[in-house]
Amino acid sequence: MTAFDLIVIGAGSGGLSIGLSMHELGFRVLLIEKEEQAIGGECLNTGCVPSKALIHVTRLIQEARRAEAFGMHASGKPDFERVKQYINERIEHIRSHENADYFRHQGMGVVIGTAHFTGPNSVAVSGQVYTAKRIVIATGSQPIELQVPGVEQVKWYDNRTIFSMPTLPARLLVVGGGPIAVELSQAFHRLGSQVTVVQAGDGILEKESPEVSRLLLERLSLEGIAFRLQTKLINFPSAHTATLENKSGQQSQLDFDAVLVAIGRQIDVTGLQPEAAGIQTESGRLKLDAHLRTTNPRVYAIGDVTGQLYFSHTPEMQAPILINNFLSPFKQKVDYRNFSWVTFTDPEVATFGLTEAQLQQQGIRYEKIVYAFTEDDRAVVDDYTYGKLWLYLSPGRSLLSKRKLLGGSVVAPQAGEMIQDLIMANTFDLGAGAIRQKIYPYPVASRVSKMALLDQLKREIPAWAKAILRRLY
Ligand SMILES: Cc1cc2nc3c(=O)[nH]c(=O)nc-3n(C[C@H](O)[C@H](O)[C@H](O)COP(=O)(O)OP(=O)(O)OC[C@H]3O[C@@H](n4cnc5c(N)ncnc54)[C@H](O)[C@@H]3O)c2cc1C
Ligand SMILES: NC(=O)c1ccc[n+]([C@@H]2O[C@H](COP(=O)([O-])OP(=O)(O)OC[C@H]3O[C@@H](n4cnc5c(N)ncnc54)[C@H](O)[C@@H]3O)[C@@H](O)[C@H]2O)c1
Repeated sequence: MTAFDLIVIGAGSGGLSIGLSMHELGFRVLLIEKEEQAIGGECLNTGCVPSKALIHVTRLIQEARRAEAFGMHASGKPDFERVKQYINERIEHIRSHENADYFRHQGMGVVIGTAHFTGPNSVAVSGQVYTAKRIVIATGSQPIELQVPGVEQVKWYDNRTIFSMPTLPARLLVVGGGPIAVELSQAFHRLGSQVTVVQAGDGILEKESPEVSRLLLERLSLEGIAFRLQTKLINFPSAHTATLENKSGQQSQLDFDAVLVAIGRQIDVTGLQPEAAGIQTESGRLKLDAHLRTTNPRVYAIGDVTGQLYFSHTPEMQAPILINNFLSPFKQKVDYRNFSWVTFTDPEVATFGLTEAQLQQQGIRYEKIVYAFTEDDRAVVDDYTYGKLWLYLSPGRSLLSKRKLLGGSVVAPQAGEMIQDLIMANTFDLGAGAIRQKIYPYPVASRVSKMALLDQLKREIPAWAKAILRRLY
């Protein structure tokens, strides 16, 4: 069969989200993926899954070290081969239901090979042309390569190669300060590498509010990871030395055994020959409208290739919008206002809704609550009283009314789980009252959101209201 209802190019998180959903709705879907082993894309093979499996192992290692304070003594060093084996087993476990045969069994078309456009509704793979009523581009993004003099003599890794690194480096130089850099820096530090992070920006995790990223920086520094902020890597004078330059132009040398490059992502769709389908591009990126449609009305995009938010769950919100736009005359636009993400360091950093910078840029009035976990019972017993919650509320007379939760962040060991109620309230406009009135079993960690709101409420009750209450009583 060569004619389909939908062709999806790329079988990563984006391609699978839209491809599987359309297949389940009864449409004839063809999934095209470059290589059989690449099904599942970056997330399964070289991104979320291996990094989170590594983080799981290194958390266990760290917990074992912390247990020494209570008389337990863990001996030996982490076995890097066993760690990599664990990572691969986890990938293979998920691959058992994310592979070509599995999808073919479900009734989907799967073709392995590199696709390119041949016409407005056709693509070719290895000389065979396939047509469809609509085509979705889900070809992802690639790591930006470090281009400095001397890099050719250096053994450097990025997320595509780091999880199969042959030996654990004694000294790891990490270039970049985004989520990949911080998650992997901590993991390698916990495995036993001496890690130095060289970050061009003012702080780490630049998408976060500065206070949020500062708290994480403080925790990671306390653990022993070295940070060089506002610092550029100028060149590699030898295979094991880097020249760094700080903001004031001072240069220094840093010795290392291996380099991890995590300086962001790039998109280049020129290999798809989009011009053959009348799809316009700008600097290798697709020109998309707010409906995720290219300049060819039959061709759409999803996932990293849209250049929006590089997360595995981004397509989970984009896919239903595409399906609506395929089927309904009432077209939906993408709207990332209620988006959320988690950086899986220890402590985790979880953020939802609009950041403080976005609120200010968009001229949205807000009230800020900062709640330190100093007296939170769960934080006390589990020893994370350094944790913090930031909340941005729409201004209003009282928390009893439906004041909106516009956004916020949590830094704590289980921040990603703790923030789920806040995401729900933000997504469905439930208002702060929903969190304040919910009964949280004592002492779940997420109870802290309610405590922060109650604390704010206490501060907001005016003296005159208290006087009236006393009289009524
Ligand atoms: C180290 C790391 C950790 C991460 N951790 C997280 C996390 O914890 N949580 C999270 O939400 N996100 C995480 N991400 C981001 C997440 O992995 C990506 O946002 C997501 O995988 C993007 O999915 P995608 O389908 O858009 O692209 P990809 O996964 O890159 O898939 C694109 C697919 O298209 C194929 N392809 C490309 N061109 C063609 C062609 N011409 N023909 C056929 N096939 C083609 C590719 O082979 C690839 O398989 C992480 C990323 C990295 C690098
Ligand atoms: N937990 C998660 O959800 C998770 C984890 C990992 C990655 N991701 C996704 O993957 C994307 C890519 O991550 P990333 O960390 O590569 O990129 P990023 O774009 O988020 O961060 C790159 C950082 O590198 C710095 N940088 C750029 N060039 C530099 C240079 N030459 N020298 C020093 N520093 C330099 C930038 O200032 C920036 O802070 C993220 O945006 C994120 O969406 C998500």
